[in-house]
Amino acid sequence: MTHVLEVDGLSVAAGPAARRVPLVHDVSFRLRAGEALALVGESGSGKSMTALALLGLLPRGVAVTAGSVRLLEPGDRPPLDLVTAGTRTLADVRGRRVAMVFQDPMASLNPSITVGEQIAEVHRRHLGTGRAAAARQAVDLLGAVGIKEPGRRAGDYPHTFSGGMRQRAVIAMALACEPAVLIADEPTTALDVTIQAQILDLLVRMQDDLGMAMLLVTHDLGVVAGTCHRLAVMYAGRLVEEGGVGEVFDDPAHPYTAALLAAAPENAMRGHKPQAIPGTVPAPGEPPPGCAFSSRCAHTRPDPCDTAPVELVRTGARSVRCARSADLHRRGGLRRPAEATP
Ligand SMILES: Nc1ncnc2c1ncn2[C@@H]1O[C@H](COP(=O)(O)OP(=O)(O)OP(=O)(O)O)[C@@H](O)[C@H]1O
Repeated sequence: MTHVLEVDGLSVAAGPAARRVPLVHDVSFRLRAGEALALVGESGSGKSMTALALLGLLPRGVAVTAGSVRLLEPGDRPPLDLVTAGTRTLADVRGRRVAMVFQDPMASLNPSITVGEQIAEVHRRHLGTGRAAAARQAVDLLGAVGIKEPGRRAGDYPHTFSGGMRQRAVIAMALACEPAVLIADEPTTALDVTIQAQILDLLVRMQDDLGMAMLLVTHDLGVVAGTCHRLAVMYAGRLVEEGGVGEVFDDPAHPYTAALLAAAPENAMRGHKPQAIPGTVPAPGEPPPGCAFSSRCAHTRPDPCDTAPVELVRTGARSVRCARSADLHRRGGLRRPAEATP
């Protein structure tokens, strides 16, 4: 499959140069056309900072300190590095080639402009579509994302839409220019469970229909199965495991991934008690000398876990950052603890 986005050695830090606090360290991954990659991890693990860094949308005082984000362009055009791209290039790329959907749809919608006009505006700005044609496109898009009576609803203001409908409208806006990449940061977290499932179904359908690459940022492993092909797990600003969703769920190679799976509420549905992970993610700027998960890990040993930084090791399509992974695998792997003790 063709790569559309290549992220290499991406690092993000907060604060002035003299007192820089690293938030994301040396993150690399690839997004391929038609493929969905989930970026998962507990709150504070650096998922949002990674996603925002891709499009130059980091908050004030936070910046990319190393790495590249290469967006591959169609035809013979050279790839664009979104880290070094200027503001005008980024403004052109955002919404046209790479679109983003956030947790709160109201953050993306202007309350004083009708929903149809906001979607049409994306078309006009990026593709130069005429006013009437852009208005028709907006109605078509609202229909495509499941808004009933799209012709009438296009003339309504965002506050007249329910939460789920607003998120559908934001997805319509994001897909208006058929981007190559969709970044969705916790797109269903603020919605009711039944609506969450509908929005995830919509994202998967649209991703498939348009052959887009999708990066889905979530703390909820329940949304990953059935939505994404690959999974990248972040802990304390670093990738600790990456692989196909089925392979990682069946045979997690990092104790943190195994702990996340055991903590997932879906475990309750299989008759297992979800097992909370003891402790918390270490605060940024205080990295221990060895593995950052060591103090919470059921499999830790002072040597090798606490002695030196642990590298991400790639074997085939899997990557893992655990000094004991080969050893643990030899002993039968990290079966999900809840399954080991029904
Ligand atoms: N504006 C900011 N300035 C400095 N540090 C920040 C800022 N925003 C977030 N952070 C810190 O960056 C780290 C990574 O945060 P990030 O939001 O990427 O985590 P996350 O995995 O997306 O978690 P969540 O799911 O809660 O958003 C956290 O320690 C957070 O406190």
